[in-house]
Parts: sequence; structure tokens; C-alpha cells
Amino acid sequence: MEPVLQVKNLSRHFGGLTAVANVSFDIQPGELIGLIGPNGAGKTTLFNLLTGVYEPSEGLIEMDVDGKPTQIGGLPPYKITDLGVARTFQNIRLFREMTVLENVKVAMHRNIRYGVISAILRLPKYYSEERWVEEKACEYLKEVGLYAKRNELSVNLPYGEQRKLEIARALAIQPKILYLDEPAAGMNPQETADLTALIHRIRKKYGLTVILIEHDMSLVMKICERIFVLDYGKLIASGSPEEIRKNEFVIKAYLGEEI
Ligand SMILES: Nc1ncnc2c1ncn2[C@@H]1O[C@H](COP(=O)(O)OP(=O)(O)OP(=O)(O)O)[C@@H](O)[C@H]1O
Repeated sequence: MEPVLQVKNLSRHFGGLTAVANVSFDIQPGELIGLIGPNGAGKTTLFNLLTGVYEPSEGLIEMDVDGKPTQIGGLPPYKITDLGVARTFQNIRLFREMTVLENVKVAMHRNIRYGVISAILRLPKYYSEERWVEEKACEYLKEVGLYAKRNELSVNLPYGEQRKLEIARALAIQPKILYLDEPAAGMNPQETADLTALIHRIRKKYGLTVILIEHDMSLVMKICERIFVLDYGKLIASGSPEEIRKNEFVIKAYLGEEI
């Protein structure tokens, strides 16, 4: 199978600092990848490169688009989104004064403008676009367990639920690739367990490739099939959770902490 994403010799410099240093990897469709590394290792910068927030200083980012590897490095974020890439942020970015449902609908509307028209046209005429948007948005909210709170302002949700709402909003883009930046941050163990189940569920249901940055090692080790480890911008290891746990470079990078 062709990789959904190929990163080749990717670097990003900020002045004299190399935040991402000559990183290369392939990701297969449907994989669940964990991206770990100490603070400042370059994880968020890598996400920013992959989603168009930053332009690469060097290297290529190729995404499978209709069976063709397509160079997306340096494209603006909205174009990368249109190709089927969604993300959540470390610092939650919701429309605070909108309701939970409106937050998801906004993302759906974007999608309608950009290509889901054909899907809608196949529906009976009486089935208006607006109703389709509402129903799909509700589906995503049910998926993440927030349907009952759909009319609340997003700013009033507890932190863990805001993170879930971000996931619902990302799903509304109908992505192929979903990047999650520290999805379990600020969650208690029960919420983290629910989140773990949620990620598994949505990956399967929507056929997603998921790449997540996470400091919660129990979550990473439990759900990720492959783990990439960054340290000072370099990819120092990649492998199964078992391989990563035993990897001497990784143990050193974490100063011997148990991972
Ligand atoms: N826009 C920027 N301008 C200058 N330096 C930056 C910029 N963005 C990131 N950096 C630097 O790049 C390095 C990598 O940062 P990055 O945020 O990617 O790390 P991280 O692994 O996500 O860290 P954390 O786990 O703390 O979120 C850091 O030294 C950071 O200060």
C-alpha cells in the first residue's frame, strides 16, 4: 500500500535554532502514530510544518492525494485542510462564544463549500443542505459524547470536554489524516481512558490515519502502533511501543525516566 504521508529530510530553522532537523518517515493509511519527545524537542513545530502553519526550511512533505504522492510542504493551511488534514491544538482553539453545535457546524460549512456538494446532490431534494449539516454535526457530537451539551456555550465546557469538542470539529472536516496535539492534557485518568476509547473508535469508523503528540506515556504506549521519538529536532527512534521502551537513545533522552 502507498504511504498516506511521506516526509523526506524535513528541517525547520528559526534563526540559529534547528527545531526540526532532517526528519524522514513514512506513514501508512490507517496507522495510529504517537509522537513523543522531551519539552522543546520539536513536536509542535513538526505538526506546524505538516499542517502548513510553517514552511519547511528544507525537505519534502508528500501526501497521497487520489493515489498520487503530492508535495504539500509550504502550502497554506486551508489548502492542506482541503486535502483532508485536520488537527487539534495544544492550546484549545474553539469559538468560545459559540455553542458546542455551532462550533462543529462552522467546520462543516467550510467543507460544503469545498467539495461535499456532490454528496449532498445525491440526497433527496427536500433534504436541505442545512439539515444535512445539522445532522452530521450532531453525529459527530454524539460520537464524542457531547450531544446533550450541544446548546451550551463552548467556553462553559470543562477542559476535557473542550478537547473532545475540538475532536468533533476536526471530524467535521472529514479528514483522512488527523493530528492531535496533546489530546489528554488536563484530563483525569477516567477522561483519558474515555479519550483512548474514542480515538480507537473514530479511527476505525472514519478510516482515519491518526498522529498524536502526547506526554501521557500510558496513553501512547497503550494505543499507538508506532511511536516516533524526537529529541533536539532529530528523529532519534521509531518503532513499536515495546521497541521504544527498550531503546537506549530514548531512555537517555528522557534522562532515564521510566517510559
Ligand atoms: N516560531 C518560533 N520561533 C522561534 N523558535 C521557535 C518557534 N517555534 C518553536 N521554536 C523553538 O523550537 C524548538 C522546538 O519547539 P516545539 O514547540 O516544536 O517543541 P515541542 O516538542 O512541541 O515542545 P513541548 O513538548 O514543550 O510542547 C524550541 O526550542 C522552541 O523554542
